[in-house]
Amino acid sequence: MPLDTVASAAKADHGVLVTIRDLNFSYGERPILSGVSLDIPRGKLTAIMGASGGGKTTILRLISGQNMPPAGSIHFDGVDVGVQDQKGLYALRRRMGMLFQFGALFTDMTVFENVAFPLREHSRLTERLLRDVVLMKLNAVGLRGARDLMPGEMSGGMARRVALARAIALDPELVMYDEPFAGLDPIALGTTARLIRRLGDALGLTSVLVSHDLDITFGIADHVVILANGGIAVQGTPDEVRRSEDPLVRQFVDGDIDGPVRFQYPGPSLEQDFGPQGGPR
Ligand SMILES: Nc1ncnc2c1ncn2[C@@H]1O[C@H](COP(=O)(O)OP(=O)(O)OP(=O)(O)O)[C@@H](O)[C@H]1O
Repeated sequence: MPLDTVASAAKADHGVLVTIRDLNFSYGERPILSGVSLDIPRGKLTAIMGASGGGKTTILRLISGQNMPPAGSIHFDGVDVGVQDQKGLYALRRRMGMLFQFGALFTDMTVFENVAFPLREHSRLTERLLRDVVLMKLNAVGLRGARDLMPGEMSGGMARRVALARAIALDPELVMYDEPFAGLDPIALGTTARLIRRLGDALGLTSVLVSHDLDITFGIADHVVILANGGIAVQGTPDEVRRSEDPLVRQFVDGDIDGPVRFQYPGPSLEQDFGPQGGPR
């Protein structure tokens, strides 16, 4: 570890794994996040929720250094993500497991080889040890017996569990899940949610989960952050967030189609489009 990394890591807060301060981020001219400050507690499950396009995935990409913040800072275990070179980012990312939209498995590899992949890339384990680690990870997600299956032979829920085993193959401290429940039937959804919670507890992981599924997410999260209009509308325990009277939060929690966050994409008024003077477009 470089000396400056050691020095900054020494200042790390033991209760907080990721510290975000005054973060701004835009895609081109379009502001996405402005002045976001957030602490992600160690060993807990933090859910980031909010309207579509609100910048939830962008926060995950910023934490992992896939995007760099033009203003503000992100520290992972005391290490400033925004000043790392490629080598530093690579070292940081080894400490993070990422399941972005439950990243596709390699379809031409068995379940075993999918989970072995990061270990073969990033470690020098003997074949014997590698086998034990892969089978332990598969056991943790209940799929030790499915080691020889090909991804095409599995249900969507099973494939996600394999992706989860792969994400924890290198024993990360942080696991980030982007929409882990999308497209699952209710049974697979419940299994996946309980697994995320159980694995986090068993392995002492810090988990960050982006999800639209309010009931299931509130059921497993320790800490909920609701993003709206580029900032944090409210954060707290699921119960605290449910009780919030902030209209933005109410719209989200009650599932109202319209409210402070508009249903209609900004554009010409109804009168302009359909009134007597309405143009062809
Ligand atoms: N690479 C990109 N270039 C330009 N705009 C982008 C890019 N990636 C995302 N955006 C836009 O930035 C906004 C925030 O995106 P982001 O994916 O962070 O939102 P989100 O809250 O995760 O949304 P969703 O819940 O729909 O997945 C969206 O409007 C999106 O269209």
